[in-house]
Amino acid sequence: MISCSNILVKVGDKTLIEDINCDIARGDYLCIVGPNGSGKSTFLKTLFALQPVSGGKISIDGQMLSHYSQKKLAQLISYVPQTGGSHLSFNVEEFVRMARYSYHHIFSEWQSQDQDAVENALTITDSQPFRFRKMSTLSGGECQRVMIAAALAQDTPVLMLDEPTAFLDPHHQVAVHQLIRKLNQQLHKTIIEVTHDINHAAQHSKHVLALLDGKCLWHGPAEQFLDAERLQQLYQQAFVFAKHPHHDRLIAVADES
Ligand SMILES: Nc1ncnc2c1ncn2[C@@H]1O[C@H](COP(=O)(O)OP(=O)(O)OP(=O)(O)O)[C@@H](O)[C@H]1O
Repeated sequence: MISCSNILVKVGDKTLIEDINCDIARGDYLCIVGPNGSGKSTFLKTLFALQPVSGGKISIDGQMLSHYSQKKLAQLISYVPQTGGSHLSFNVEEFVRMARYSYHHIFSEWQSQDQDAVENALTITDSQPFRFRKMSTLSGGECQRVMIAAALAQDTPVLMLDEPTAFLDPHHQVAVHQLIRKLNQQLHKTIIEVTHDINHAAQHSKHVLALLDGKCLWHGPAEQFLDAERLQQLYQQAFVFAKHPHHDRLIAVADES
């Protein structure tokens, strides 16, 4: 569905992304991992043209990304940024309603399916209790849930999330992970998620793309990702491994000894 070849991103003299080749199939759940500053967010943003590329090709469904209108892209891809929203003076409901803009033109009326999408998104992300609060008054975790709600209300086949659980407590982390899995497994949405949670990536995604210094260190099936040498090379950090008590897959813990 999404195909990237030889992606290069330069800002001035600095190369942020180099020579990334990656195909993402419809219905895939890809986690992008790697150390701080390795280019994960930059690469994610190239996939929907928020970050211009200096070289290489990105196509979606066989059509060059540069040929998509902004509105068409908004019907195809929703994006949950790492941070943001907390400076906005809109209230939560107003913000989530805006996610429906790509289904409207200047004279079109708000439809019942628009309201249903907004209500569903607020409910599913546990954001109903603060729907009338200003975005600027929300906590980091509440704001993150509203950003996810807006992406859900946008109702696109592809969902791109940049560390969607970074500010969430354990209960809401699990809830968001379960929601993402449901969107992928039951609604067949294509998920691309940047995460530092390597166990979540290994256990719950389908493929992992590991970036190091703006390049692809490894891209493969999620169940093969957790490997001592690979993690050492990726994070300059030793890990210890154990089997998850509920299933056979490995979990990795950074070795602090
Ligand atoms: N516009 C820019 N100008 C110069 N450097 C930039 C620019 N945008 C990003 N960078 C740098 O590019 C590198 C990659 O940034 P990016 O945000 O993609 O990393 P990341 O892997 O998502 O990091 P983190 O895990 O810390 O969120 C970083 O060193 C960052 O400082």
